[in-house]
Amino acid sequence: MPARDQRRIVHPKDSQSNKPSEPAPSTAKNTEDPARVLLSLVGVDAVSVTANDTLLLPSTTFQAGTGQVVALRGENGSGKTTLLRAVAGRIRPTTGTVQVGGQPVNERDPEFRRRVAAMIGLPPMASDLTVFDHVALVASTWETSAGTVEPVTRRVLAEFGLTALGTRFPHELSSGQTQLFGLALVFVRPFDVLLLDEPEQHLDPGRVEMLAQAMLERRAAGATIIAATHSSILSARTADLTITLGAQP
Ligand SMILES: Nc1ncnc2c1ncn2[C@@H]1O[C@H](COP(=O)(O)OP(=O)(O)OP(=O)(O)O)[C@@H](O)[C@H]1O
Repeated sequence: MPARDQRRIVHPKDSQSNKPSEPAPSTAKNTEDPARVLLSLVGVDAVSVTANDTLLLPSTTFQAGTGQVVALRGENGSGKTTLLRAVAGRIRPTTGTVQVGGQPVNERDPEFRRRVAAMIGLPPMASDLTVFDHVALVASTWETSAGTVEPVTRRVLAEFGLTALGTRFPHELSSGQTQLFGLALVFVRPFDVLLLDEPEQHLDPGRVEMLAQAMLERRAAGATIIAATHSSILSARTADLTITLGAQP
């Protein structure tokens, strides 16, 4: 059976029922574990990106398995966002291939979009919709029953400490609150693969821990999470595998 058939979409409701697990020790390689390889969901093989004769992303190879968090580390400009965009299907690699569930990435494919959620920068926001309205709108897109939209929305707002801010408009939030709002917009939907670009931006230590808990809960429910981060704390707290871009071999 193909790996993608063994998976189920990770949903906020599922993850709430799983107690957060302790992070597994970081490892430089995960390709030596046959079980991991069998369940590998994201495959990045010799992917590089060049634009106008400039190398944006050096050749990078890794596999990410089910229920695994990969931390992308590296200095500014090393290519972390570019790699996330390639996995999300928003940029075509110059060399190499990216596969999700054994299939090439294709953001035009509804099945791919159902499986892969991404927060790469903040999404567009409507100035006349409240925080609650926005999160409920995303939830209503993915929920199969209208009756679950409100409870799922409330649960995710609570998860990111936004309950009291539900009636605010986006322009009435601080930068850290805006970041939490953006996180709620992606965590409220189901996914197999979650791509996060510096999700710790603007967050205080308590909110970074809140984010780590949310990531660990989705990981416990089977999600594959790839997060570009400059936070050693978030990386140590969540990552099973660390890929450092630009590092000498
Ligand atoms: N649209 C673009 N055109 C040309 N070069 C770009 C473009 N976007 C990014 N770059 C370059 O690609 C390289 C990688 O950028 P990227 O944003 O992937 O790095 P990063 O590791 O995410 O950096 P940071 O930690 O600062 O967010 C950088 O040198 C950057 O200047």
